Amino acid sequence: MEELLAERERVAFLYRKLDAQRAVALRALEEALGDTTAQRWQREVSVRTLSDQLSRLRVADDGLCFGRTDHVDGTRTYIGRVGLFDEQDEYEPLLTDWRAPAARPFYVATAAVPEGLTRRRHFHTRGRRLQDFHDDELRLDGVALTAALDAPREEVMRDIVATIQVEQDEIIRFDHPGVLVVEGGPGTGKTAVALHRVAYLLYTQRERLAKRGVLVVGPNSGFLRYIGNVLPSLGETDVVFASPGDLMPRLRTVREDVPEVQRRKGGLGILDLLAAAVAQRQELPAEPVPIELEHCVVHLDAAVAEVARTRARQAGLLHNHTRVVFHEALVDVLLDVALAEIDEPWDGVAADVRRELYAHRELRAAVDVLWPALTPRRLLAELYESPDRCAELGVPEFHREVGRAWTVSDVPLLDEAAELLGEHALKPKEEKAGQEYAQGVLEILDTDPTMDPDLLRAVDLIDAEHLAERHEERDHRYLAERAAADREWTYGHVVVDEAQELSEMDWRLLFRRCPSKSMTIVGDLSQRQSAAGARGWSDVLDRYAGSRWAYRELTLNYRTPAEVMDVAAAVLAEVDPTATVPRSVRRNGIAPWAAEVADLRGAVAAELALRHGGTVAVIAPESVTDLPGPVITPREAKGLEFDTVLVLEPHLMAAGERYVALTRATQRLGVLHTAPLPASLHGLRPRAATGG
Ligand SMILES: Nc1ncnc2c1ncn2[C@@H]1O[C@H](COP(=O)(O)OP(=O)(O)OP(=O)(O)O)[C@@H](O)[C@H]1O
Repeated sequence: MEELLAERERVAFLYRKLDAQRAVALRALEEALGDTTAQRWQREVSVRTLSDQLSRLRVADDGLCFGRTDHVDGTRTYIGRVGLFDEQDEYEPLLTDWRAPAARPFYVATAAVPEGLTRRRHFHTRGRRLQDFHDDELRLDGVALTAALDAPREEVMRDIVATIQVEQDEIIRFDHPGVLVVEGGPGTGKTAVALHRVAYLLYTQRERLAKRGVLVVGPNSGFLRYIGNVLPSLGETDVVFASPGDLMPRLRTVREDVPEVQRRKGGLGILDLLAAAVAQRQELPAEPVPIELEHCVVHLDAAVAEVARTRARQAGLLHNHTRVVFHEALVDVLLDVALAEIDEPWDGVAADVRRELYAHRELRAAVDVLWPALTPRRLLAELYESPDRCAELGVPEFHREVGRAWTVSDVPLLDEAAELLGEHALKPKEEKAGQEYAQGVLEILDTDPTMDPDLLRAVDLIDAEHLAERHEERDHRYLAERAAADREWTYGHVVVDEAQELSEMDWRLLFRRCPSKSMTIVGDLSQRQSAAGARGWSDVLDRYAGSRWAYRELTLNYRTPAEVMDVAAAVLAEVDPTATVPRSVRRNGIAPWAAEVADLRGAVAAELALRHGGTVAVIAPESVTDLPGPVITPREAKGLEFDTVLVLEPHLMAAGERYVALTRATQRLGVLHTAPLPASLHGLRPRAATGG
């Protein structure tokens, strides 16, 4: 009891420190906001830094300190969400940030390899109050983990900082600058690990990552909502969350193509088709277009346009940037025709006629038709909406009615089209203008004749590119907003969850968004549901990362009790007979069951009325409708978990979908069906239905 009181006092003391630091930061922020003497950009930088600091201190409110390590040399380290220092005592650490190297033994020490520890202490807090603690003998399968895994789930995922396991910790801190693939079965903590790795990287590489931000790609918005709390709870905000349907600014879609079209649009073969779709828009006139000049009439016919088109294409520029070249080539060819027509040439005739041709409205109008300025959306919409264009390119199945929404598979195609068409013709110029401005500033700073040549000059400290970047800081939006709105934004790190679902074209887009190739990719090939998804990691990654990508596996299932995994194992064998089932870390004594029913709706209602407590989901194939309760499809269930799961009509699901549906339960699993179960589910305990 005495010890609990002492620890309680320690935690209370840490909260007092936190409050004091928060008050200081808040005062500084108020001062910065009111400071009219500072330059505007200086003020913005201070305000941003202080707001970030405040939001980091704010998230620490809940569960500030979650443990302590006792070392063989008699010292102790308290581990928490943020680092706190004693400014009155030479900045002695009072609380060590969980991401700091000094915190590592808390996660990795085992009885076999104690990492210099004699004891690890786990705190249980409610709000700001320490309720209790327990010590363990450095066996991480101990009480804290069991308590965390048995706890009922909430609507949003929680962070696992207090109970990270050794194999997980190694991945979180894995020092690999390129692509890291983390594979593991359902519930092995892939998502949790990927998010904690982001928090860790943002801490250890703050300089680099805070500037470019981190992109987290998850399968759908439900999943993103579910995980959206983990990073803020760890104090991280410079992160953009997106599903594959959100990766194009100003477009959000969840619509899916039929599997056949998904496969076609998702494969790299589509690149040739896109190039052909652009070429298809570089047209020849069906009828000659008369161009009336002052002294003659020339005709823009297919032969003239063909010569100009060949010349334009030879310029090797992007489609939109080539319009001027095509226009010029047309003028050149028609000028020759006109000069041959004019009977009595005068001095300077060529220059006069050229000027006239250039400015000619009909000729300009013809350029707009024969070589139109195209946005990615216009290119693809006008292709899909024209049965003839689709047929000409050999993809009649791409045809869609006018005004139909974009699909998720269209997103990488739109992105690719932007690359092919040259969407932002002005961007490089704007950038250059920024740099020229900055260079000018530096030159002014540099021309002070009274300056001592031995002193460092501004140009020695900063080059124009960097000053221009700072100049860009004038954009007030948070990094996440700016990044999400800019198709050409490149991120410092990209995380892809449920990565098995992404198509080759999705990967192409993502690697464009991350030229540094600093990525954490987590997935499970056995859970693939998408027709265009990955078959193997090498197929996807060798193209971009060569052999420089690293692979790690997670093997323990922290979600699903062994009773449920025994059932899922047979289904996994259907998906991939060579795959191994992850080992569950616990049994809960509740056997999964199946009931054959006549009235599915009534049976679901009766089950839901039992109210086991905790979260509940009913997972049904898309074709089964008109059901009570929170029904989701296997696709929507990806990455989520619930205390009680009811799976309906598994025989109507593909094997991969069945596997995902069955592995969502943290406690109870029931199956309701109106037709015989597939053989792989014969192991389920038959049970009479509660109702129906
Ligand atoms: N070290 C841990 N301590 C406590 N809980 C953990 C730990 N590791 C994982 N979990 C919990 O296990 C559950 C499954 O984790 P997660 O969703 O990250 O698994 P996953 O591998 O992404 O699963 P899936 O492939 O099914 O999406 C979550 O509730 C997570 O919080």
